[in-house]
Parts: sequence; structure tokens; C-alpha cells
Amino acid sequence: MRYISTRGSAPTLTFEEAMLTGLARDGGLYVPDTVPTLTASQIADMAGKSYEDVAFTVMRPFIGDTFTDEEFKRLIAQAYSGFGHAARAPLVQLDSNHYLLELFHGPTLAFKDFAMQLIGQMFQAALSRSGERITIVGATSGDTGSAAIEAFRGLEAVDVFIMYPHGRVSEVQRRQMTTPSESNVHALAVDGDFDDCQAAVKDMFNDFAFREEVKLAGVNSINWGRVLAQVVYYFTAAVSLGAPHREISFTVPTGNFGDIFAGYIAKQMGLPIADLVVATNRNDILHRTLQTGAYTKEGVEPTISPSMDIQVSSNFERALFDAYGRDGAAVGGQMDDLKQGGFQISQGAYQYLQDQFKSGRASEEETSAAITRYFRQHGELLCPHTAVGVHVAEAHLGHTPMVTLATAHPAKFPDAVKAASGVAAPLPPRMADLYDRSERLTRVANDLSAIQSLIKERIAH
Ligand SMILES: Cc1ncc(COP(=O)(O)O)c(C=O)c1O
Ligand SMILES: N[C@@H](CCOP(=O)(O)O)C(=O)O
Repeated sequence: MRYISTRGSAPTLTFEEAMLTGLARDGGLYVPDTVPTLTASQIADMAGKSYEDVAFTVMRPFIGDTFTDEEFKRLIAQAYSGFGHAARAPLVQLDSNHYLLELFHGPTLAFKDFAMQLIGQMFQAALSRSGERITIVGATSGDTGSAAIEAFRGLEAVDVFIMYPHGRVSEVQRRQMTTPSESNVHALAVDGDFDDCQAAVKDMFNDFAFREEVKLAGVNSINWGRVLAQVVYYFTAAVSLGAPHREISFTVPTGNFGDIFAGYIAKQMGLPIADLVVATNRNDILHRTLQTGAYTKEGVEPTISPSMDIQVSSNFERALFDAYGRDGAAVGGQMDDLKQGGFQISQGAYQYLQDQFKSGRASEEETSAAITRYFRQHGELLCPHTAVGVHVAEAHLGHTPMVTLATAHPAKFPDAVKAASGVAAPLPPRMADLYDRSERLTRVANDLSAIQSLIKERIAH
């Protein structure tokens, strides 16, 4: 298995190289040259298996000889051992044909832990072989950052710098990033929005001298390993609802398009997925794009689902690559146009995307109303991102079972949840003193070279 860039002119890499490299040198994202498929009987065999066993079956074909089978099984076991639910990703029935897939039982209470805990294990194994020291720089709208810090805190061979938009993450998210005391953790509060933070990460990767000097690595969904680990729970959920013998649909609260792209890969691998529904908040660029074929940037608006306050949706490039028949030059052209504000997708590519994805959006009022409704009618306290998901899913319910991804724990967003439900979701006991811990962060301007200088200074010490 080789990994190729969505812009078509970077070297092809092995899984290990793609994982440690981050952004491709032509500015594109790495994807597998072919997506391996699983047979119906391999999928049927997953019934009754542990999450870890399914994870091994799903991911093994992608990793080549990066790890032996035994080693990979051990890394998977370690990755999920700290999860607070034996099923790892349990399903909860909401209605006769609507289910929630709870993805918030990991250490930082969001779906990001599924990939980040495994990436942490895989990075450590690869780095201990090579003896290398790396600098991880990540952008976050709240959850990726806390999951990355949790996965890499205290590691000798890694410094981790996380840029988050100042004042635009919840207090719990911020404290998860600013309270770890390990000296290899650096939380940077950027005067900007998530798109500014993500653009800075990509600019750092495109600055080859800086990239070499600090040994830059990425753990955003730029990194194929992140997407891959998220493919697994589509299989566990679908199989427990009857796949491969019946089709299942998924609604996915979407921002950077990584999670839903993982669902798209599951479908490519042979999982019988009927609909993949993109659910956006009022930062609805993906919904508008799927409705009109025009990807047009507007300003990022703060919402009560802050982790999805994104307009430049990184992984959409991976979907475009397939939509354009894997023509890297066409994708590169569209990404150049995006710098000027947007692009029009060609008719054929647009048709492909419409065949693959459905979409909907939830306003702020609709999001709050969904939290209220699901609490009163079903006794389920939803985080605002999940509430966006269930609101959109309701418009797509039919005969096929619908699974909405519950992407974060309601306790991460206490203000919005309490305002809508009247109830405060408690943090788990291990985090009960989060508000008492002292914070450590650096406020920075949205200035690439100043941030690069700060990173160089910090790692020199
Ligand atoms: C809680 C939560 N829900 C949904 C999303 C959207 O996921 P994605 O960016 O993979 O589309 C994010 C952030 O990405 C998130 O943190
Ligand atoms: N919502 C995310 C945004 C970054 O997404 P990623 O999947 O590319 O890491 C966050 O919480 O940071």
C-alpha cells in the first residue's frame, strides 16, 4: 500500500512515512493509492467481536509493514485501555429507527480520542525505533487539541504545540489544554479563528526550512492515521445493527470533514452504508456546497457548537480528489482558487459528491431546541454538536436505521447544555478538579513568523 497526494506531485509514501510526514510537500493530503475492501463474510465475522479486534481487521490492510501484527494489536489494546466504556463506542437507541453512537468515552470526552490515542501509540513506537525527536504543531477548535495533549503529554521525544482560537473554545476545552503541567505541552491562544490556526499549520508545513529544522509533524486530520482510526466505529456500529445483511445510514456533525470522510472510506471498503449525511451548524459551507456546487467562504461565526466553527474544511480536499477522478492538478487548481475566496465544482465532480453525501444544517435555535427535546423526550443530554446531528438526522429518517454520531460529552459544553436543558452534566470524577487547576498558556497574534519564532525558542530550551 502506497500513499499519494491529493495534488498529485509529491513523493508517494509508506503508511509510516505518511503518518510522520503530515502534509504532502505539494500542499496536498495523503490518501491510500487504493482502498482495500472487506468481503461480506469478513464484515459478518465482526459480530460479537471486541472493538479492538474489529479495529485490527479494519486497519491492518492500510498499514503495510509498519508494524507486525502482534505489535499493532498491542498498540490498539493500549490505545483503548483507558476508555470508560467496555464497548468503547456504545450505541443507544433513541427511536424505532434512530440511534446515537456515543464516541465520548475516551480520556478527553470527544471522538478525537479514538484516533489520537492510537496515533500517540503509533508515533511512540515509530520514534523509539528511529530515535528521532519531533515537534507536533496542531490547530484546534477545542477537541483535537485536548486529545492531542492528552496523548502526547510528558513524552521525551515530542514537543506538542496546540493553537486554538482565543475566546472561541469552551472553558472545559480550554482548561483541558492549559492545565497539563508537563513541559513538552504548549497551549497557544491565537487572536483569530480556527481557520487561521489551521492555515498557520499548513503554512508551517509548506515552509520546508522550518519543517526540517523543527522536525515538524501533524496530528490534525491532515494525518491519514487520524482518518483511518475513525473508520473503525462505522463498522462496529453498522455490524451491531445488522450489517452486512442490511444497510445503515449515518449522520455526522461536520466541521473539518474528517469524521464523515472516515465513513466514506468505510463505505468504499464494502460496508453497506445507505446515506452519509453531513450536519453543519450555521457555519454551513459544506451544506451550501452540496446544495449548489459552489464552495464559497464566508466569515466564521461563533456558535454554541464551537468545534464546528470552520469554513475551510480540510478533508473536503480528499473527497474532491475522488470526485475529480483522482486528478491532482484539478484539485490543486481548486485549492488555489480557494485562496481567492472559493471555487465552482465541475458538473461531473459535483454529481459524484451529491451521490456520496447528503446534508443539512441547524441554526442556533434549532440546536438548542434539539438539546431540550432529546432531554425531555428521551432523557438524553446531548452536546451541542450532537444536537446539530440529531436535528439534521430527523429530516433523513426512513426505513434504513440511522446512526447519529455523538461526538462529544455534554459536560464539555456546560453553558449551552444547561441553557437548553436546565441541567448541568457533571464532569467525570477524574476531572472534577479541572476548574481548580492552574492554567498555563501563551497568547499570540495571528502572525506566522512570530509563532514560528516562539516554537523555535521553546524547543531550543
Ligand atoms: C465535538 C465535535 N463534533 C464534530 C466535529 C466535526 O468533526 P470533523 O472536523 O471531523 O468534521 C468536531 C471537530 O472536528 C468536534 O470536535
Ligand atoms: N473540531 C476540530 C477541528 C480540527 O479537526 P481535525 O480533525 O482536523 O483535527 C477540533 O476540535 O479541533
